[in-house]
Amino acid sequence: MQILAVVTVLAVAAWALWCTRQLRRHRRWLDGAADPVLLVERNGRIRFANRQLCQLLDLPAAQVRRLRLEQIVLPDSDGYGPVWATLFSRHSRFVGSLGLRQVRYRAGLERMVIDAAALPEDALVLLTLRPPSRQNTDQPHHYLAQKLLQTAEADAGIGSWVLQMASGRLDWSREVHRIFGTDPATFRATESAYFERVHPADRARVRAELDAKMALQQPFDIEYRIIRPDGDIRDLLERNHIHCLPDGTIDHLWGTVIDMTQHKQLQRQLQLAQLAVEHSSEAVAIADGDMRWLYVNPALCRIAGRDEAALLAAPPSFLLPGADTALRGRDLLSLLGERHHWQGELRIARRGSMPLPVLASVSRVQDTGGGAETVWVFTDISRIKESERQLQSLAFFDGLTGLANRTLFNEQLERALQASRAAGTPLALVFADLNGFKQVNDRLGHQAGDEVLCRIATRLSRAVRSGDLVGRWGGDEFAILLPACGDAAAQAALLQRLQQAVSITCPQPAAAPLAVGASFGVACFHGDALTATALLAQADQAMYRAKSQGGGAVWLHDGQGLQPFAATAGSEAASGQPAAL
Ligand SMILES: Nc1nc2c(ncn2[C@@H]2O[C@H](COP(=O)(O)OP(=O)(O)OP(=O)(O)O)[C@@H](O)[C@H]2O)c(=O)[nH]1
Repeated sequence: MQILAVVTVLAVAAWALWCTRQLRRHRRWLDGAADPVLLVERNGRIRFANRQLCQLLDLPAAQVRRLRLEQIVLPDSDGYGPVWATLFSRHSRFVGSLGLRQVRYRAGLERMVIDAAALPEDALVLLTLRPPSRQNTDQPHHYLAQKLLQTAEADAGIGSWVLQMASGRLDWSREVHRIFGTDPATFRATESAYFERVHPADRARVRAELDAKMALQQPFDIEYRIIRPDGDIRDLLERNHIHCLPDGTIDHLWGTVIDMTQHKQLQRQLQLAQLAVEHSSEAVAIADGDMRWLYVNPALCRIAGRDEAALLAAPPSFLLPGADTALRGRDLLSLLGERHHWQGELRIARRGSMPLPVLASVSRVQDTGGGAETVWVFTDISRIKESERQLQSLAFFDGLTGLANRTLFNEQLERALQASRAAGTPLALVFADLNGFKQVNDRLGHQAGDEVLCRIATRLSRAVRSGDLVGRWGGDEFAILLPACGDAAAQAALLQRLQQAVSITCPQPAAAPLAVGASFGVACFHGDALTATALLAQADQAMYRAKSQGGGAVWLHDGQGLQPFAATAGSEAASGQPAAL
């Protein structure tokens, strides 16, 4: 028995010695720590307080050791109880943060973050108290940090908050109060007060989202609206972080909140603007400073007959010069370097069809990054162009034969006379009046007469050289302008070709074919003072003289008088001396 008692005493002494050594080892290390540290037995008895903790409490180490943990870390009004014993005994190996706790120290009470680590071999718990976050003039660096945080929050428009799950206590930063429109001096933030401010239409969703996402214990974002006391509705984005105790229960939520109202309004405006551009019937494109396409809308894809990707990769050369501008897309860039806007006609090259005429409006804009972009709006003017073409055709061309009408012919004659005068080259004007045409109408009908007029028009156009002009003067009369009429042989050959062109026959049932020919009158301009009107009158006189001679005669007015033209010598009813132009 005695031996047993001695062995037991020795064992206890050895264990006590081992513990003391361990403690001494810890003590040296813990005194060197920057933060206040406690070594606590699992029943809450304090075994060791480091130098920083003694300074914080302003008590000698021996006196601190006589305290119990709950005398330093208080059960506070939020309902934290002295749960240490329970917590420590349940989790023999936990390491983690116990969150914010009320700590009594020499100047009063302070909330501090407490980290805990169980030391299983000693059955001790190591508690580290991290500095308070509230303004404390005794600790100027904390005060400064707090000030800095407030300034940063105000500058960024981001508020921060902490929600204690057990008590429902909610701490809002000044910026959160500003966002919610509440007065920090009078408004006491609680979970329920917060929910009262959430827009009723969003409340149930926010509650459900919070519950669902908190269960995942991952940071999460949530968007909702609030109604401020002045009735103003704001859009908020809230970022949530979850802090769990070592046993897995959620201790507190903390996070940030930002007023997104302005951002959302801007976003909505942008969406509307985008919708307008996307659904616009006008083709819209944006190019960078190097004329690379950054954006093309569906209308442009449609009219260009290419998809978006192909258009974005397309070189600016798919913009061709328009009818009234020699500029290509790229040329416009240098033009826009001098001014901010340009408007004019271009054509858009299209795959598999003719280029599309467009009215292009280009504006140079400065983006927020300092880069210069060009915004292009293209309006399809193909219908306008077609109408213009038709109007022009009606105004200048004969509707039946497609030849130049009298207006265009006169215009061209004036130009040709000017050129001829300037170059000192002769010019000839020929009038042709059909013979035997009336009987085509009378015998075969008006439509057959039309066909004859068209056939002769085509044949005359083929008979002349490029640069010559055939016009329909009216009824069955044609006018031919020969700006460079060449030598006598060339003139004779040309007149012969004209005679052949007008000589056609029209078969008729049970009767001999009807023959159509023409009488020709020719006038010549030799760079003299002769006007277009005078030249026309001379050709007319010559033509009437030829007509009066009958058959297919060709008469010339040489400026002095009338005489038969040389090429007709020996042909139909020529009389008098043949002459050249
Ligand atoms: N089918 C058709 N006939 C036309 C058109 N314009 C004029 N005419 C007809 O052309 C004929 C011209 O008459 P004329 O000059 O006497 O015809 P012609 O038979 O060649 O007689 P001469 O000139 O006297 O040799 C008239 O019958 C007009 O009605 C037209 O656009 N189409």
